[in-house]
Amino acid sequence: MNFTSMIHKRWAQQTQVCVGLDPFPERFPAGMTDIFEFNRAIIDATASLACCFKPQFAHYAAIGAEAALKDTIKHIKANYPDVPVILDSKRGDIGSTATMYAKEAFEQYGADAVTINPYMGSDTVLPFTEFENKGVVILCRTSNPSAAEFQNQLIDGEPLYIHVARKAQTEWNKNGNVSLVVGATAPEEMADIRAAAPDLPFLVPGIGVQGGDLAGTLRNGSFKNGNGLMINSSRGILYASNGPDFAEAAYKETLKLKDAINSLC
Ligand SMILES: O=c1ccn([C@@H]2O[C@H](COP(=O)(O)O)[C@@H](O)[C@H]2O)c(=O)[nH]1
Repeated sequence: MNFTSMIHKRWAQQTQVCVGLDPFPERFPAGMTDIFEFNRAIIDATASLACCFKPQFAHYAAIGAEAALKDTIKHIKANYPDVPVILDSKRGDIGSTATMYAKEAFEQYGADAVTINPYMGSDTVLPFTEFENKGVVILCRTSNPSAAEFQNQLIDGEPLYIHVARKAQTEWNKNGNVSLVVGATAPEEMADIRAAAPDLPFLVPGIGVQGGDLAGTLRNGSFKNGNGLMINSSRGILYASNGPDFAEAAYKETLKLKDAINSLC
């Protein structure tokens, strides 16, 4: 099944929560050092509540833990095959290298989708979208404090992120496999992006630690039927407790977010 169908199937299960898998070993419970062991406990505790999982590539690569990342994705595929995996690596490069990055995500790591940075232009995006069963999640309006510095600059009277949203909805979405990253810290911008890209799923980081606006996100980002979002929380779920009850605490935090989303949409 392709990524877009998988996400729609999870939405039909009343979940729009994306569980981020960003390991900080120094925040693991005392005595735990193994990244895969930590991730497995979190995944087993939260899979029933998750619309997708999102491991962030740098958190593994920075400490030479690529094998733990591969094992994590294999564990999800073997045990929770209905829950798609978005590899958050924000790749972007000239076409020939972009193809290698796409193969890295989809063939080496077995991800269902990958995040990419489109700001080098269309020829860096299309090598990813050619993988028609895979999802391509394109940075549009990010959640970080400096996001507006370039992304909100006006071109022909419209912010740069609107140009990205429009291309993503049309030219780049010939295979129906494109989604957008729109931060929960920018609910006003999100309304304009939804108008420019009415059919695209949004991956929404920025809830929790980054102080994003959940109600504004749901009001401005949802499809008319109340779906349309993959609302990410990483640290808020993973480190809800650093005691032996960390997995149970992650379950409770995920359920709390899922219920909060469902009560607002
Ligand atoms: O605009 C963006 C794009 C990606 N991210 C990533 O999402 C998570 C957020 O983690 P929290 O702990 O829930 O704040 C992290 O992996 C970022 O790299 C983002 O925050 N904003």
